[in-house]
Amino acid sequence: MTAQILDGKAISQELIAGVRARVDARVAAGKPAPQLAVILVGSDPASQVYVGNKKRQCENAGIRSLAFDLPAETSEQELLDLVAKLNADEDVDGILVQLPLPKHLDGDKIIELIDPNKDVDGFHPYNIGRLTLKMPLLRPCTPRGVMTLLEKTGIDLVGKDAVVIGASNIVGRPQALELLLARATVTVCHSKTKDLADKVRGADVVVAGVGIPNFVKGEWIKEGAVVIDVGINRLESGKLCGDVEFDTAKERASWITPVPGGVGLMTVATLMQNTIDACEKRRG
Ligand SMILES: Nc1nc2c(c(=O)[nH]1)N[C@@H](CN(C=O)c1ccc(C(=O)N[C@@H](CCC(=O)O)C(=O)O)cc1)CN2
Ligand SMILES: [Mg+2]
Repeated sequence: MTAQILDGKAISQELIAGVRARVDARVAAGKPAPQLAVILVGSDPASQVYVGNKKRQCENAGIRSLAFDLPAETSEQELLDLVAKLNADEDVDGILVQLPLPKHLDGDKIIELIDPNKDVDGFHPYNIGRLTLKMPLLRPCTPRGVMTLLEKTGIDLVGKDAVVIGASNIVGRPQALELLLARATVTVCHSKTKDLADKVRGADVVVAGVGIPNFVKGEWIKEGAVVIDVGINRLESGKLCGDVEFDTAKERASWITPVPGGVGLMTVATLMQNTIDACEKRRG
């Protein structure tokens, strides 16, 4: 079997057009366009690319973006003060702090200060708790974007065996909760998992987010499985590649995401969805 490509570029553009229509309808009704505050601390090159993509898609979606590009030496108190100010600002609908932060800053403490109703990354313990309790409010962008991709395959996830590789707070853990909410049977694998290859061999759906190039071998993929590659690894050549051995996996999978052009673009488009969702919920 040769896999069909789950085209993150086309699907993310569809999502952004949907957000744009909602924003235009608000503005036509005399309401303000949503406003997203984007905080970047330091000059990590990958983060600069991702934040640049977020600002560009805000423009395409009609969302106003407020950029806070802060020096790497920013103190924790300065960052906490900025978040508190944005929480109190009625005109701000969404607040995101780009991760990773420089080492001297406690990301958990900063995320916990964000008003959960403005937490468009869905990282606040309140939002993760709600997802855990099957009552999601704002859902983490990458896992929600993956669920949108899975919906596009038309495959019913109920009772399917899903393997999530990686247990990070941004991807693996919330991804497992999302798949559980869709009533898949979920196995979460991590660095201490034994017999990973066998677990992947049994999976109808594989979501890989470990950050190791070509970590998941194509020969492990079950014939007809759906393969979602969340990894974005930059090789010495400057080329990007995922966590899955794409060329061999695509000969076995029914659907597969490319890197680049897959999940990364969905993360940004889903952020736009979360921002209009947050705006509509808070302001009507
Ligand atoms: N506050 C957050 N920080 C981080 C998140 C997040 O959701 N919120 N996720 C990742 C990075 N990420 C989002 O910020 C992200 C990753 C990838 C892309 C993207 O556009 N990928 C492109 C390739 C871009 C490139 O050339 O490098 C693709 O896959 O085609 C956007 C956002 C960690 N931090
Ligand atoms: Mg991608």
